[in-house]
Order: sequence, then structure tokens, then C-alpha cells
Amino acid sequence: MDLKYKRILLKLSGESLMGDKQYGLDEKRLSEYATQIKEIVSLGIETGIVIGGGNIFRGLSGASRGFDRVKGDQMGMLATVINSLALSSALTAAGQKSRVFTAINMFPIGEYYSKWKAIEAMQKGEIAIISGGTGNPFFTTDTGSALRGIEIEAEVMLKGTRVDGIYTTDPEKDPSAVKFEKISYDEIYTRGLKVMDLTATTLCKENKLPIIVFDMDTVGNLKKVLTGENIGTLVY
Ligand SMILES: Nc1ncnc2c1ncn2[C@@H]1O[C@H](COP(=O)(O)OP(=O)(O)O)[C@@H](O)[C@H]1O
Ligand SMILES: O=c1ccn([C@@H]2O[C@H](COP(=O)(O)OP(=O)(O)O)[C@@H](O)[C@H]2O)c(=O)[nH]1
Repeated sequence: MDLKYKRILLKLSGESLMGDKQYGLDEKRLSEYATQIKEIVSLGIETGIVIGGGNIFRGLSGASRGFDRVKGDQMGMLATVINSLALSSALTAAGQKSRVFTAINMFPIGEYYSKWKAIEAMQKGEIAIISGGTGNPFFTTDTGSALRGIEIEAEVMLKGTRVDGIYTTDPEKDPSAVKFEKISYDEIYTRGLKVMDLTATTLCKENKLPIIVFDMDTVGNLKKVLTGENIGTLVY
């Protein structure tokens, strides 16, 4: 099988882990993700994963409800650790080894992250789940994901989300939005597109890490992206 990439960083949406629920974790969605991820690892793809926390807590929405922003962001980062443990557990149930790394030292919940430990895990066919975002407030997991993708020398960052690519406007709000097959980093700025935060886009641009935004909630899509099928939107 012709594979486009040898090493990837997959960003998973916290919100998608809710499945059809209003909050928290959906076991069916976790198991679907685990099965798809196991499949790509069996093809020999070295896989690092960063997961969001939006299904549990977001610092910014906490602040709008009166929480201290920094404490709210710390709660959000802990939410990404919860999601990472849940995915790791689903991967174990699917027969796939993984290691959870944390941006902040909280052994034995996970191992304190280092680039080299993550690469060592991936080279052994284990998945490196890198949790806790960047470890700092005022960032997002998209930025954490760009950062870790660059650090672990991934060839691409795959942003698996609820929409099937980048559109001229938010497709969840505007049915007349038109999808891009590809788009430059600069056009994301000039058009003011909100699909990823600008810090993440800038990090990827400066370090020449391409991004593919695709719909991760349709089973089979992850493999399609990696075998070069033209789904999603490429940011270059
Ligand atoms: N121009 C756009 N193209 C695609 N999606 C967009 C756009 N603008 C806003 N979005 C929204 O961005 C969301 C994905 O980004 P985000 O909220 O960060 O999700 P995630 O939970 O995957 O991190 C989509 O669900 C979509 O509603
Ligand atoms: O480096 C980081 C990454 C995440 N967060 C916090 O964690 C929350 C959950 O992450 P995010 O909203 O990016 O999750 P997603 O939208 O991907 O589910 C964010 O709202 C932030 O409050 C943070 O403070 N620093």
C-alpha cells in the first residue's frame, strides 16, 4: 500500500469525543477512533496524538462564567489529560499499545513528556499520546498539537474534526460556504478563517508543517487521508 507519510501528528477534537452526548465521553466514539488508529499503526505509520478538552472544560468559556482564566485554562489542560487516558484505555481494549505523556509532570498518571521518549515509543509501534496541551495557559490544543508535531518531526499534522475541511465561512453556520481543496497559511490569515487559531497556523507556517483538516467522525477517513485520497483540506 502506498502511504503518503511515515510519521504523523493526529489532533483529535475533545468535542468529538462526546459523540451524541451533551458532555463528557462517548464509549462508542472512543472505540471507533481506537480501531481506526490501530489500523494505521499496523500499516507502519508512526503516530503521535494530541487531544483537545472541549468536551469537558474550556478556559475561555470558564472565564466568561467567572472563573479565573489561568485556573480555567489549567482545568482545560487537565481535561485533555482525562481524554488522553480514555483514548489510551480504548486503544488497550482494541489491542494497540500506547503511552500517555503529560506536558506537566504528574507521574504516574502519565510520563513527563520529552521529544525523545515520544519518538522512541512511536518507533516501537506504540502510540505517543501527548496530553496537557503546551502546559501553559492562553494556548489551545491546536497550538499544542502544532508544537508537538514540529518537535516529534512529523511530516504532517492531521486535524481530525467535525467538519470535512476548511470553508470560505463556518459551514456549521453558513450552508452556502464553499470548501477549499487546499489553502495557503497566509490565506487563512487574510480571509480571517476561524477553523484553527492563528498561533497554531503561524507555528506550522514558520516550521513548514503542512496541515490537513478532515472529518474524523466518519469511520475510514483517517486511512483515506494517509493513502492520499483527496478528502479534507490541505494547508500549505
Ligand atoms: N472557515 C471554516 N471552515 C471550517 N470550519 C470552520 C470555519 N470557521 C469556523 N469553523 C468551525 O471550526 C470548527 C473546528 O474547529 P474547533 O472548534 O477548534 O474544533 P475542534 O473541536 O476540532 O478543536 C468546526 O466545527 C467549524 O464549525
Ligand atoms: O496549551 C494549552 C492547551 C489547552 N489549554 C486549555 O485547555 C482547553 C481545552 O482545549 P481546546 O479548547 O483546545 O480543546 P478542543 O477544542 O480541541 O476540544 C482550552 O480551552 C484551554 O483552556 C491551555 O490552556 N493550554
